[in-house]
Formats: sequence, structure tokens, C-alpha cells
Amino acid sequence: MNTTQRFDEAEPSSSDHSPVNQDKHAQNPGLNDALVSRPASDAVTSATGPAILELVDVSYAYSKGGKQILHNLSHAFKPGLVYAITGPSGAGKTTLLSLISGLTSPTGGKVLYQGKDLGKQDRYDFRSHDIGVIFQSFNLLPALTVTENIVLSMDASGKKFNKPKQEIALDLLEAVHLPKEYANERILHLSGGEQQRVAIARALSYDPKIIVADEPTGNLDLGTQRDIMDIFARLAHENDKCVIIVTHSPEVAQESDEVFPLAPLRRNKPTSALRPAASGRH
Ligand SMILES: Nc1ncnc2c1ncn2[C@@H]1O[C@H](COP(=O)(O)OP(=O)(O)OP(=O)(O)O)[C@@H](O)[C@H]1O
Repeated sequence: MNTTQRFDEAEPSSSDHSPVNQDKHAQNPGLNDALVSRPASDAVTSATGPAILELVDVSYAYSKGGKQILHNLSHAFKPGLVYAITGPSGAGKTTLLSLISGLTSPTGGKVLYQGKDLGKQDRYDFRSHDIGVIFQSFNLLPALTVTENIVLSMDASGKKFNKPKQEIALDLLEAVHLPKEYANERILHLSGGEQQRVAIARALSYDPKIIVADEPTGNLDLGTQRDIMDIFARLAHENDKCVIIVTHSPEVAQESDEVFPLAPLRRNKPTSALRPAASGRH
């Protein structure tokens, strides 16, 4: 487990095209196939390898009000693990997710992606290829169908895929345990839990290395919550993704490999205590 603090704000990204992700236009290797069919015994983890994302003395103050939210946070996020960012309301969890996903830049310190300063990379490119974000409100387009929502993200990524996007979308539905009959259903006709699964499928559609989710199990029943967590665990442990989840749920924190608790800045100084993986897997 982990103890830390928080950070950042929303400003346009700089566009220094660092050669960070050399394979970003490579063919999609078929994450969905692996996620559907790979037996648990084949689990792969590179959790002992280098960090894919790193916070280095990250601080953040919103320009409006100037209140500092995060102060000198440092932490390494590795592929192959599920991380839970926890903390009371207002501690800065969503702010931290904005920094990690390149939506905002720290006002102090750096976020490194594959060892290089994210602030000096093309953050649009990062967001459309390298990180999949699952928002609390899903952010799906209600007038479009399930498949159309997924394919839209694939189109926006500019990646080449090794089979038709519609087929990949169907495989992704299977991966998130949504019946294929839902493919042509409009988003508005789906329940909250079903929309959450579509949001996950969409985030996976261009095979990002990092997946972040803001309260992905909020308002879901326990069975659905467990299933969603199982999907995230398989993405990390079998597909070597770095999964970062913001949650208020003790169950979700318990099922993650590492917990990164944020304390409100005014009350507590930054800390760096880590909780060991719940399962002892790593
Ligand atoms: N755009 C903004 N401008 C100024 N202050 C903001 C802005 N967005 C958030 N804040 C403040 O930053 C602090 C952290 O907000 P944030 O949403 O990151 O917390 P959180 O831990 O995700 O909370 P919750 O669990 O309630 O979602 C809060 O005090 C909030 O009022």
C-alpha cells in the first residue's frame, strides 16, 4: 500500500514530439483476444520492471483561488499492477487523475511517461494512444450505438488495426462481459453497469498501456463491482497494463495490488507509506 498527496490543473498541453512511444502506430496486437481467451495460469507481470508512469515531486494549485491541492507527490506506477488512489472527498483524487492522464500539467514537479517528461510530449497523442480514461460519468455519446462509441475512439487514435474495427468492438464486448446483442443498442437504453462496461471497452479499444478509471464501481451492485474489478485485474496481470483506479470503496482498494492514499493537504503532511499487495502475488 501507499500513502501520498495530490495536485494539478487543466491547461493546454505543450507539443514537444519526443520519440516516446515508438510502436504507437503499430498494429493493434489484439488485446481483446488475449483478454477473452488467456488462462489465468498464463498470467504475466512485469511489476518488478521499470515504471511506466512516475510522479516526481508533483505539486498542484488551481489558478482559481490559488489553493494548493497536492504537494511534492512522488510515486512510480508499473505495468502489471492495479493501483487504487483513495482518500476523503476533496483530497485531490480526481485532480491527480487529471495530471496522470495528461489533461492538466503540474504546477510543480513532473509527470514522467516512460521516463520522459509528459509536459514536453504531445499530450493529445498521449491521451489518444497511450492511456485509456474511464470517466465517472462514462462520457459516452448517448445518440450513438455501443459499437459506434467504441469505433469512434479507435478512429480518433489513428492506429492501424489487424482486423475490422467492428469485429474488434465485438471482441471487446465479450471481454467486458456484455452480450454481443448489445452491439447495435443505443447507449441511452443501457443500465449504468452496462454503460460502465461500454466505457471500459472504449478505453481498451486502441490498446493503451495505461488505464485510469474514476470511481468505476460507484453505484454498481456488489456482483457487478466484483466483475469489473476482475476485468481490471486481468488487464493488469494477464495483459501487463498499468491500471490506476480512483475509489472510495474499501472493497476495491482491498482487491487492488497497491493503495495510494491521498490526505487533504492542510491537515496532513505528504507521506509515502505503501500497503503491500493484498494477494501477495507480486
Ligand atoms: N477547477 C477547480 N478550481 C478550483 N478548485 C478546484 C477545482 N476543481 C477542484 N477544486 C478543488 O480541489 C480540491 C480537490 O478536488 P478533487 O475533485 O480533486 O477531489 P477528490 O478527492 O476527487 O474529491 P471527491 O472524492 O469528492 O471526488 C477540492 O477542494 C476542490 O474544491
